[in-house]
Amino acid sequence: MQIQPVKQLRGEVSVPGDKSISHRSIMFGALAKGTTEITHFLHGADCLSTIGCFRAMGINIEDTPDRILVHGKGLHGLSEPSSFLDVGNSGTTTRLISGILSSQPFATTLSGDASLNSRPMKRIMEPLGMMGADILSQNGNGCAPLLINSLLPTGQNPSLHAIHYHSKVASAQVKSSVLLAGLYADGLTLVTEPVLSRNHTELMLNGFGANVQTEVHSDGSATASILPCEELYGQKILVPGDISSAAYFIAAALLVPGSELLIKNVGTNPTRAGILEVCRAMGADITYLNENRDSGEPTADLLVRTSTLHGTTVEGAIIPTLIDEIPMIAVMAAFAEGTTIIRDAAELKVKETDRIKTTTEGLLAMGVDVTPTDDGMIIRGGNPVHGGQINSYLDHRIAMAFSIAALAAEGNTEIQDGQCVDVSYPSFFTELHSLSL
Ligand SMILES: O=C(O)C1=C[C@@H](OP(=O)(O)O)[C@@H](O)[C@H](O)C1
Ligand SMILES: C=C(OP(=O)(O)O)C(=O)O
Repeated sequence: MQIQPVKQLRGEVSVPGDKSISHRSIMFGALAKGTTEITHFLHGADCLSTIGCFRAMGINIEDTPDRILVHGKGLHGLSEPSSFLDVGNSGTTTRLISGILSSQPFATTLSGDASLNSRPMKRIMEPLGMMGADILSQNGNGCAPLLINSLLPTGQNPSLHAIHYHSKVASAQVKSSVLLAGLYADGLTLVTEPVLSRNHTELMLNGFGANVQTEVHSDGSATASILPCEELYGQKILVPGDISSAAYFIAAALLVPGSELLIKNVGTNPTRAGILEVCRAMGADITYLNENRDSGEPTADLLVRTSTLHGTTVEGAIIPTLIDEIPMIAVMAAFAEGTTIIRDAAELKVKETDRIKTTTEGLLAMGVDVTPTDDGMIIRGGNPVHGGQINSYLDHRIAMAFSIAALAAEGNTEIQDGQCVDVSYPSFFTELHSLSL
C-alpha cells in the first residue's frame, strides 16, 4: 500500500463500533435468554471470529448491515462444536471465550493464526486452572491451540470454584475471562488487578442482569467481583465508536497542517480515554461536543484542529487506558518538539506483534531518533520525518499508525500488508482517502 503526504484533512468521520464492546455483545447475547439487538457493531475480522465461534456452538446470529440479532440460548444453551473453534487473530475472543468454555459440559479446541498462537495464554490458564478448569496448551508452550475440557468424562458438567485472583498484569482480557467463569462458579469470584483496566465486561454484564461489583482501592489497584447467576437477559446495545480507531484520525488532524476533523460519536469511557489526556499534555486542540451516553458508555464528538505538539512522559496508571494507542502516540511524538518517554508498557510485547519492536523499527525506517527500552521507548521528536518502507508484520495497529505518519512525512511511504487493517477497521483507507485534500 503506497501512501503519499496530503495537504490537509477536512470533514467529518464516524468511526466503526468499539471492538471490545462488539465482542462482548455477541458473547453475552449468546449466553442470555431472549434476543440481543446490536447496532453499530464492528464488522472487523476479530469480531467476525467471535460470531463464528458462537455460531459453531449453535447460536443463531442474524447479521444484517444495520443490526445484529443474537438469539441467545441462556447460560447453559451452547452446544458442542463439530470442529475446533477458529479464533483468528483475536486475543479478546480467545481469552474471554476460554472463561465461558471452561464451564461447559463438552470439550473444545481453540486455535488461531500464527500471531495468535504465539501469544501468552498462561495468564488465563493459571486462574481458570485454580478454579478447577481443565485447560491445556496443546504444544505445552503456554500458547494456543488450547484444549478445554479434554479430560472431562462425556456429558459431565465441570464444577468451578470461586477464587480471589490477584493478577500481576492489568489486563481486561484476564479479568473478563475469570469473571465469565465466575458466572458458573460456586460462590463469589474476585479479581484484583494492579491498575484498573477497561471495564466494559463489568458494565455490560450488569446490564445483562449479572451481579458484578467493582472497587478501586487507594493504591490504585482495583477489584471486580461476580456472583454466580441464574440467567442473563437479552439487551439492546448501541455500540459507541471505537476510541482506538478514532485515535488515527485525531493524530492525522493534529499532525497534517491546516486540518480540522469532526470525529463523531466516540466512546470516552475513562478506562479507554488515556489518549485524549496524552494529546492534551502534548498541546493538542481538541474540543468535546455533544457529550452523551450509549448503552451506559459515555460518548462525545471530538473536534480536532492541527496543533503544535511537544513531548511528554506516558507512564503508570494511564498505560492500560491507552495500551492499543501507543504506536499512534509514538508517531505523534516523532512530530512533536522535544523528548517523549513511554514506560510501564511491557504489555506491548505480547500484542499481535511485539509493538515495542515493530513501532521503533517503523520510526527508524522514517528517520526518527528513537530508542526502544524494556518497557517502552524514548522518542526524540521534532526533526524531519521522511517516508519509508514500513513492515506492518500483519499488525493492524502498526499499519494504521504508520499510514498516518506517512500523511505528514516528506516523500512517499510503502506499508507492507496494509490490508491487515481489516482486523479492526475494514474501511480505514477509504475513510482516510475521503477526508484528504
Ligand atoms: O478486553 C479487551 O477487549 C481488550 C483488552 C486489551 O488487552 P489486554 O487485556 O491483554 O490488556 C486490549 O489490548 C485489547 O485490544 C482488547
Ligand atoms: C491487542 C489487540 O487485540 P486482541 O488482544 O483482541 O488481539 C488490539 O486490537 O490492539
